[in-house]
Amino acid sequence: MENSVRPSSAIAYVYRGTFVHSTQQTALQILEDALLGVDTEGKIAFIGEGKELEKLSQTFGFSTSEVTQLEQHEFFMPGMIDTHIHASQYSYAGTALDLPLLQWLNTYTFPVESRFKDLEFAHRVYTQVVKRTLRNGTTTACYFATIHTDASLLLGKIANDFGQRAMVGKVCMDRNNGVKHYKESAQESQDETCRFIKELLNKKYPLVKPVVTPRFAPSCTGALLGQLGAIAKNNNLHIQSHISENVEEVQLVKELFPESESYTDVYHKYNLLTDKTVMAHGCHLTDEELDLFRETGASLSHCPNSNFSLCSGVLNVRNVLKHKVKLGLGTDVAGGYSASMLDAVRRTLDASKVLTIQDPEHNTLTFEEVFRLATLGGSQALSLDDITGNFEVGKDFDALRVNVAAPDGPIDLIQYEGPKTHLEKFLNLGDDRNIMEVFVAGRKVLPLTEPTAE
Ligand SMILES: O=c1[nH]c(=O)c2nc[nH]c2[nH]1
Ligand SMILES: [Zn+2]
Repeated sequence: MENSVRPSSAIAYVYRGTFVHSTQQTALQILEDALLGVDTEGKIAFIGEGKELEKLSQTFGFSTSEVTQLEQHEFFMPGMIDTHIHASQYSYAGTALDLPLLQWLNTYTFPVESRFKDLEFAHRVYTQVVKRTLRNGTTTACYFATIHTDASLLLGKIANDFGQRAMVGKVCMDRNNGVKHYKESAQESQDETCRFIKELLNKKYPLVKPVVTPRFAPSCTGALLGQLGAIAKNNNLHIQSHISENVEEVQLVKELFPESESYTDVYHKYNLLTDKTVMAHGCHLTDEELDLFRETGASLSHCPNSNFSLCSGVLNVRNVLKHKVKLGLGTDVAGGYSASMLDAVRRTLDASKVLTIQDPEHNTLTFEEVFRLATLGGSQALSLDDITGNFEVGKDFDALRVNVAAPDGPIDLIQYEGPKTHLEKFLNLGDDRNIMEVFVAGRKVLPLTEPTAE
């Protein structure tokens, strides 16, 4: 195999068995009887064929007796990447799904988010969401917190303590007519964003990074959007927000920003569309707006559970891909009721089938394509694809050890089916009982280890 060897630090461990992942060229590459070595820095040192064992053990200086062999019903896949999740909404996940977006925000979301000035409450919710997502195979999460800086810093600490790769955003909003006490002044929002970034970076958590987070255009004045664009640019930071989720919201943005040509143009004007920007939803974007996404390198997070639950719209993923816009999947808890990326995979397939029902000419997404969106696509959407997303040599080992036939699991496997079918069954029928181990940057983070008290 070309490009399969990296001069590296000492080998920490080696696995032998089936590995499945995506590449730019292939949505699903299956490597049977493969050998993958992880070095002491948590990076993939080599990936080769089982028959190369002797040669690889000599080149990399490990003993063949230390190799861990996977069972026949097991495989490794890349960790899943949740490109959009509100950690602060986890407490009411699975409820409050009876209103459209703007009414839903005022009725359920803002009252709950305003409780996060209470750090004890924040600690409880954030601990649960990090544990739950890790158990379900989310190795990287791009989180919205709330407007509260200290609670947002706490979310960063908890992700770090449990070993999850995370981007964390302190939410910014200086406009809120629905729940008037849940907002900041533009100056406060700017100052607190700078404090959040500085304090989070000072912690030097290796896998946790700050992300500039204007909630969405209707919650922010132009003045604040401009300041946030400048902060992101001056500090070379990621940006996340929402765009074109439902029709009423698109209309509101037209009224609030009459000088802009489109919703996308609002963000573009304030320097918030960069190659490190991820925007959730985009159900109602025009082709011209998608062109602007491609030109700026900004990406979309497709959150189908949320789009169905709040009756927002159905994103045409095929059209987004045709426009060569980067796209990952998101759970969007709690507009989306499930924190599991396996649910995001299933709802993505459902959304694509809805489009096919409406138009038989629509080219339905395949499960292999959706697998890629949940892994490599997510890493591209977050501009982390030089670090994670697949099993390329030199990337961090972010991986799930899956057993499709886990005892007491949800899948009844009547006979050995082969790795492609095993993956398909896991994606459609599996759950956390099938995820035996989770690795982030080479470190085993599942089974969970509770952080020791300071
Ligand atoms: O799904 C969503 N959840 C939110 O919290 C939100 N805020 C603005 N737009 C939003 N959409
Ligand atoms: Zn959201």
